[in-house]
Amino acid sequence: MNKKQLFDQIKTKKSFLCVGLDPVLENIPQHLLKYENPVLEFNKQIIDATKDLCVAYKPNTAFYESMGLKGWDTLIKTWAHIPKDIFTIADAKRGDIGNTSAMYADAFFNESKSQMSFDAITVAPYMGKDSVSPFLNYTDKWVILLALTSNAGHSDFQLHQTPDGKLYEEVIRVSSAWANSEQLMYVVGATRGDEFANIRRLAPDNFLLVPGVGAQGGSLADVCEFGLNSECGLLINSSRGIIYAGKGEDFAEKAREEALKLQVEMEQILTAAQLI
Ligand SMILES: O=C(O)c1cc(=O)[nH]c(=O)n1[C@@H]1O[C@H](COP(=O)(O)O)[C@@H](O)[C@H]1O
Repeated sequence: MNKKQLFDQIKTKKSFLCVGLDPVLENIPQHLLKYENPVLEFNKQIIDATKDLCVAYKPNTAFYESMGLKGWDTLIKTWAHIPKDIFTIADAKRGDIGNTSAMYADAFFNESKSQMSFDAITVAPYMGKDSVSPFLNYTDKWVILLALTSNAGHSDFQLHQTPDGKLYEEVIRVSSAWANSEQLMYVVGATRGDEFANIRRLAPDNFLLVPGVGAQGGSLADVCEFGLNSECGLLINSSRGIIYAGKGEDFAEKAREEALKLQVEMEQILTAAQLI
């Protein structure tokens, strides 16, 4: 999916919500345990209940890798269940020497090899350009580079002052020469609402993937105040806040209610910004 198609989806659905699919078997409602694959059934029902309210799904691969062979199978089948007009993000946070990154890129982008073809993958920038290029070589796919993350530990390295500014600012400045805003997005945590004006100065046209609303306490309004651009430019992720909104047989309805609350708020924001 290209940038225009993504913005078209945002306008059609009046939403820039990304639902995070981070299932944990222990948190799955009891009544699903009778299924052969309860996690897959959980994901399918969450997707079916929210697909008209969101423009993206983001399975974090850790939640699948931790289940071994069955987890990988669940990830493949979850990806296959997501409607094709919805943007898919493999949240894998990969990045390694070039020939290894090329294998990671195949793992998430090359359906004929891996049975999955996500639209985007999250990538760690630490190893530099040659570790990111193999993902960018899939020219119809997106790299979402970690810039300023939502966790407390972001201050350990990302805020370090370099002669040219903070380290995360360097990440954005340098990487923006590797690909344009048609192929490169950045992760910026919702918990850093105060940094969005600065980030938009460095990356005016790039989409930002913003996790950290919901369970981590970030504010949608704060992010949008400085984060919105003329093509919306934001994908706001919520995982636990949506998928675990209910614990009973009505868990999918409860998930829908939470997604709807965010969608309604997003519609108001898009309307006020005259983007729809
Ligand atoms: O890349 C990410 O998606 C990510 C980056 C970041 O800075 N913070 C962050 O929470 N995430 C991911 O976003 C999701 C947030 O989940 P919730 O806190 O449950 O909404 C998890 O899958 C995290 O791994």
